Amino acid sequence: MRAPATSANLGSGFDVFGAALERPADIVRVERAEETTIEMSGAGSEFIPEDPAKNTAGAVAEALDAPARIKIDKGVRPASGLGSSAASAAGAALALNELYDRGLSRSELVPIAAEGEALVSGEAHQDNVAPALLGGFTIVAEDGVTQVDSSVPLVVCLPDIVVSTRDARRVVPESTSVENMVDTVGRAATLTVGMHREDPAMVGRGMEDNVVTPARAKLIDGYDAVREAALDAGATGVTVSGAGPGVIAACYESDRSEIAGAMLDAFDDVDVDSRAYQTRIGDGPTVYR
Ligand SMILES: Nc1ncnc2c1ncn2[C@@H]1O[C@H](COP(=O)(O)OP(=O)(O)OP(=O)(O)O)[C@@H](O)[C@H]1O
Ligand SMILES: N[C@@H](CCO)C(=O)O
Repeated sequence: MRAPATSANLGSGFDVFGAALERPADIVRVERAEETTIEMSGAGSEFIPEDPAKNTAGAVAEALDAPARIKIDKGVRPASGLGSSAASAAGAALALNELYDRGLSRSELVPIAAEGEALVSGEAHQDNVAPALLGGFTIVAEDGVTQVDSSVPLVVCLPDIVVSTRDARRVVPESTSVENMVDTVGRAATLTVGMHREDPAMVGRGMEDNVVTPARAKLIDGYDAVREAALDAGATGVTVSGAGPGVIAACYESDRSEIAGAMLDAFDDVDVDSRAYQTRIGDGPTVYR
């Protein structure tokens, strides 16, 4: 099972919007077992507990009552803002659903995969697991999840800084002005139509946000300079990916490589190592048998 990285929020859609990324991804393998065991390898795996009670894939095995030997090769570093915890949870949910013939649809697996998010961040938010399972652009609302296929080009730059979702949720303001609310609704609507039309300019305009992103940007050394550099290189919009520290830019494909270079250089200027993924909005998990 290949389960994609995802980017939640996209600026104006805090806890609502999410997008599957074409790359990077986790590889999740499962075999039936008497009790669940987990083996981790790959990017940042040394920081991820193999105890099933502390691993998002273990929480999913428990929720599905599907004990298994689970092996996860991380393509998505933890505490990245790229839905690392969600990729393993979504991959495990789909793989275990097949292994045990549970017959649940990908949509029905979204709340089950969110049990893994509850384990690591304290809240079962679905804005990473929904796109990780369904692919494309997703809107998580009280009454369900809406999915739209899209393939807007993106650059995601991941600095060598750790920001945990739990910590980044603490800095979110508890209230805001009506002015900010009106601005956010306008941008969220623009972004949604932009995804449907696959219009990078509209998606970029909709990625701004005056409420959550400014508070979180302070946790990321060099954020303002990286954002400016990406915009100067042609990005149509830039924001914090998920809870950070990843920074995501929407763009036209022809500008992607220059934007990636500009973001890497800007982090380098403040002595922060980083890596850039030239990617796009992609599909959900791929199942290998
Ligand atoms: N299978 C797993 N994969 C990744 N992280 C895991 C896993 N199981 C438990 N964790 C823990 O979850 C935390 C990482 O999750 P967190 O939500 O902070 O980051 P993220 O998923 O990369 O970010 P975001 O949700 O903002 O996109 C780490 O503390 C890590 O040890
Ligand atoms: N919406 C969540 C996503 C992070 O997992 C947040 O920004 O806290």
